[in-house]
Amino acid sequence: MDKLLIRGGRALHGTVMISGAKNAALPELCAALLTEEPVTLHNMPRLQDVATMRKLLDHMGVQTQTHGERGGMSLCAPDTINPEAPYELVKTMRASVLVLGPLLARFGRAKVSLPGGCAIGSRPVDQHIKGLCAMGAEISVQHGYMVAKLPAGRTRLQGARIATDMVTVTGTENFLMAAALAEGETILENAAQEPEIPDLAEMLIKMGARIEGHGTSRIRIQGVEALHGCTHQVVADRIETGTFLCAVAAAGGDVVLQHGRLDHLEAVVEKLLHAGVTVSAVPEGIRVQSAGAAQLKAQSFRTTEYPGFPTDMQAQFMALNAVAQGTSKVTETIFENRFMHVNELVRLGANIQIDGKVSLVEGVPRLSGATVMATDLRASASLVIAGLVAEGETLVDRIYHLDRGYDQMEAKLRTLGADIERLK
Ligand SMILES: CC(=O)N[C@H]1[C@@H](OP(=O)(O)OP(=O)(O)OC[C@H]2O[C@@H](n3ccc(=O)[nH]c3=O)[C@H](O)[C@@H]2O)O[C@H](CO)[C@@H](O)[C@@H]1O
Ligand SMILES: C=C(OP(=O)(O)O)C(=O)O
Repeated sequence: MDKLLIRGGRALHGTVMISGAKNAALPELCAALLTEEPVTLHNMPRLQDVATMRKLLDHMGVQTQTHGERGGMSLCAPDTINPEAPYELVKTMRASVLVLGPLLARFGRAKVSLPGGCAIGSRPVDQHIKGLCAMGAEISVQHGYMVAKLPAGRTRLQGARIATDMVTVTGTENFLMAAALAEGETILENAAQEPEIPDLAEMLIKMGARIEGHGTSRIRIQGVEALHGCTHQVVADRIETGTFLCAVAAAGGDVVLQHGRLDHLEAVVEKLLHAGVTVSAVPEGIRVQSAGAAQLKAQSFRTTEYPGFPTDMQAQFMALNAVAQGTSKVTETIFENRFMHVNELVRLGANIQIDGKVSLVEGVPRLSGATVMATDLRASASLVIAGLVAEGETLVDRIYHLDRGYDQMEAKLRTLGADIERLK
């Protein structure tokens, strides 16, 4: 199992390229199921999750092809698709549930394994099922699978008004894709507003979908009979951007994040500015300058849906707080078990106490390197940030979690001057 060995204490300098967003690339790969015409995506990040999604689509009979250095992928989903997502592939990646909406919309049937629990929370998909049933689908759970079909005599989903009990990102994406090919109008109330949603909507519009209001909490979709192929560029990854911002803030240095989008990270940037980090827009993207964590003030924050502070940035910002001046309160409101990095940070010398949804972080002047275990994707990133500032050697084990969602993180950090290597 691969591990990362980090020798901490080096500031970061230079330029790093931000990759395409995992959470936009995954639904956009699934959107290719909506048409028999070829779809070409650019700026596809090199991630394990993208490879898993490709494997799943290949398994169904989608023809996929990569091309070029810059992350190009073409997909073609013929009418002969086998609309089935097996447990073996779904269990390693929850985003596989994103095939459900497009399969039902185009083929009128789907059999998709229930994803099951996840380290960060139970993450049910009841809202996905409820919304698609409101559009006329019949979905039953059999032997661990969601078995979905249209009622006899129907060939298309029906437009509906869907108001989810909570804001759900992949739920909104499933409904968007399903509604694009449904008969009549669908209105999504309480829709997610994360930048990956408008990016998917823009792609669907290029395919001929009629969508309004994406990027707001109310999205209106007029279904069309067929969609066509398109070419689309995956939006830059705001969470990778935020992770590098926190890494530079903590380790100190001066870095330009090429293609980084400040407008997608306002809640995180506001906290960094209050902490004392300099973050500015430059023609290439974002420039971040920091004197290092010891000069920064810890910041309290609470995770909420976009445009609030993203849960996917909680662990990385906590690593920064762990070595900044003062006490901070970090409240996680989205997932019930997303503090698993805390005990590992404590092994590095952090002073953090968990009380339910809240972690109290007392900044310490230094961390000391140790062997730590990555427990999930963003927890891994938080341990890497901690390793960059810790004295001595930090060994981060189980980095297959990191590889799920970061495009060559250690290579990018090395170009910025970090002493980090992958041990096989
Ligand atoms: C591939 C992808 O885009 N993943 C992101 C997506 O995950 P994902 O789309 O799975 O997260 P959701 O927005 O759906 O989850 C938000 C909350 O709603 C709950 N819920 C959700 C759906 C449902 O049917 N029932 C239910 O109870 C979840 O358990 C969670 O507590 O949004 C999360 C929240 O920003 C991010 O952390 C993930 O990185
Ligand atoms: C939780 C995440 O991803 P996923 O929904 O794919 O598990 C994440 O990107 O931090």
